Amino acid sequence: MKPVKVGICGLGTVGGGTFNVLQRNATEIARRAGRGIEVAQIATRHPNPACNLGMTPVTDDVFELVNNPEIDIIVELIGGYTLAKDVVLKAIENGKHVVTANKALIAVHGNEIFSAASAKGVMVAFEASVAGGIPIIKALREGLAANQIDWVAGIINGTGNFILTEMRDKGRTFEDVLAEAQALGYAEADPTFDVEGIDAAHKLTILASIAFGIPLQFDKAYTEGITKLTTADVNYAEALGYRIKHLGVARRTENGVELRVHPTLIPSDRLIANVNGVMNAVMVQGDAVGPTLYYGAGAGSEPTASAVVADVIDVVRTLTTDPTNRVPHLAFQADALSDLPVLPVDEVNTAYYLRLHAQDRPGVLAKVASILSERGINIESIMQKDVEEQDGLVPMILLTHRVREQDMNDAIAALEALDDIAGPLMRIRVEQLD
Ligand SMILES: NC(=O)c1ccc[n+]([C@@H]2O[C@H](COP(=O)([O-])OP(=O)(O)OC[C@H]3O[C@@H](n4cnc5c(N)ncnc54)[C@H](O)[C@@H]3O)[C@@H](O)[C@H]2O)c1
Ligand SMILES: N[C@@H](CCO)C(=O)O
Ligand code: NA
Repeated sequence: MKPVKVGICGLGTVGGGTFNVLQRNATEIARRAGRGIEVAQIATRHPNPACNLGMTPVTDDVFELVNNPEIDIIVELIGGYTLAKDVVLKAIENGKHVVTANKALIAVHGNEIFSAASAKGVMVAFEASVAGGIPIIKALREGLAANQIDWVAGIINGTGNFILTEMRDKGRTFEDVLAEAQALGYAEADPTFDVEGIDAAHKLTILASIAFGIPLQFDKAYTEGITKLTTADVNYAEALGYRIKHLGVARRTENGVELRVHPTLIPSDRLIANVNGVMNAVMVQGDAVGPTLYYGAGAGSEPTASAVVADVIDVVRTLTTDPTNRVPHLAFQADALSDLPVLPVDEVNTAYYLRLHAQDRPGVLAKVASILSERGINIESIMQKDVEEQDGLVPMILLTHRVREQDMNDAIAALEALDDIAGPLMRIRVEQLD
C-alpha cells in the first residue's frame, strides 16, 4: 500500500521532534499503522539544526502544504490562535485530517473546528495538546468511557512545575528557572501563558469537555498563576504537611462544573504532590474505576512528539472507517453534549490556607477566629510563628475547612480591615484529592 503523506507545519521544538521520531521509528510505526508514513513537505520560518531533512521539501508558506493535493494529514505545530486557526480550517475544507499540539487553538476555537471537521468527515486529533506525552486524552475518551467522571485534577504545565520544583529544591530564583525552561523549549512563545496559568486553563478546558461531555468554554475558566507565591508559603506549607503545586481542577457538582487553575496545597504524601520538574500528572476519579493517575513528561521535544505521532498513527488506522464510527472529538457524540453550566468561582467550595501578618498582642487570634466563625468558616489548624517581621508583626498561618469562595472573600475583606492585621493576606486553596 502507498505510504500516507503528512505535511508538518512548524519545525520548532515539537515539529522537529515529530520529524525525528517519524524518521527514526519509521519501521515500527509502519508495522503499527499498517502503512508507511512519509513526511511529504515541511513549512517553517526557521531551520531546525536538530533535524536532518534530507530531500524533504521545505517552504515558508504553510498554505502550500494545506493546498498540496498529495498531503493526507496536516500536522499543525506553529502555535497561536490566528494563523494556526486559518491553517486548520483550510486543511479541513480541503478534506485533510489534522493533528495538532495547540491547546490554545483547541480550547478557544475547538467547538468551531470540530464542527467543521465533522461536517467534512475528517479527524482533528489533539493528544499532544494536554500534558504533552501522557496519553490522557486517550485514557479519558476511550479507557474510562464506562465511567461517570467525578473530577479531574492535574499538574498540567511543565514550565510552572519545573519553576516551583527548582525554587523549592535548589532555592533558585523564579526568573532564573523560567529562562532555563525557555532554553529547554518547555515554555510557550509568551511565557506569561505558563506562569499565569493560561496554558493550564487551556488544557483544563479540554479535559473538562471530554470528561463531562460539555462544550469547550475557556472563557469561563478561573485562572490564577504562580507569580505571587513566596518561599515563605512553600516552607509553611511543608511544615503543615503539604506541598504547593499549580493545579487544574475540573469537578462535577450538582449545580455545575468547577473549572479552576490555581496554586494548591496538596498533602505531601499524595503521589501527585511528588511530581517534580517538567513532569505532569493527571488524576481522574471515575465512579466505577475510582481514582486513577497518569504521569509523564508534560513538555519537551520528543515527549510531545510521542503524542503527535501516536495521533498520526490513529488517524492512519481509521482513514477508511465510516466517520460516524470514529471516537467523537469531545468523547461524547456531538449532539449529546450537556449544558451543565461552568460555575462562577464565587460558588466554588474549597479549603484554604491563609497567611496573615498580625500584631503580636493578646486578643488578635480571638478577633480572627470570630470573623471566620461568623461566616461559618471552621478553622482546621493555626500556626503562629515566633519570628518578628517588621514593626512587631508576626506571621499567623491558618488552615480552614471547606468554604464557599464568596464567604471566604467576605471574611478576607473583614480580616484585612482589622487594625491588627497588616497588608493584604495570602490565600491558597487546599485540596485533599481523596
Ligand atoms: N514545546 C513544548 O514542549 C510543547 C508541548 C506541547 C504542546 N506544544 C504546542 O506545540 C506548538 C508548537 O510549539 P513549539 O514549542 O514547537 O514552538 P516553536 O516556537 O519551537 O516552533 C514553532 C515553529 O513554527 C514555525 N512558524 C511560526 N510561524 C510561522 C509561519 N508564519 N509560517 C511558517 N512557519 C511558522 C517556526 O518557524 C517554528 O518552526 C504550540 O501550539 C505549543 O503550544 C508545545
Ligand atoms: N508550555 C507548556 C508546553 C506543554 O504543553 C508547558 O510548559 O507545559
Ligand atoms: Na497528552
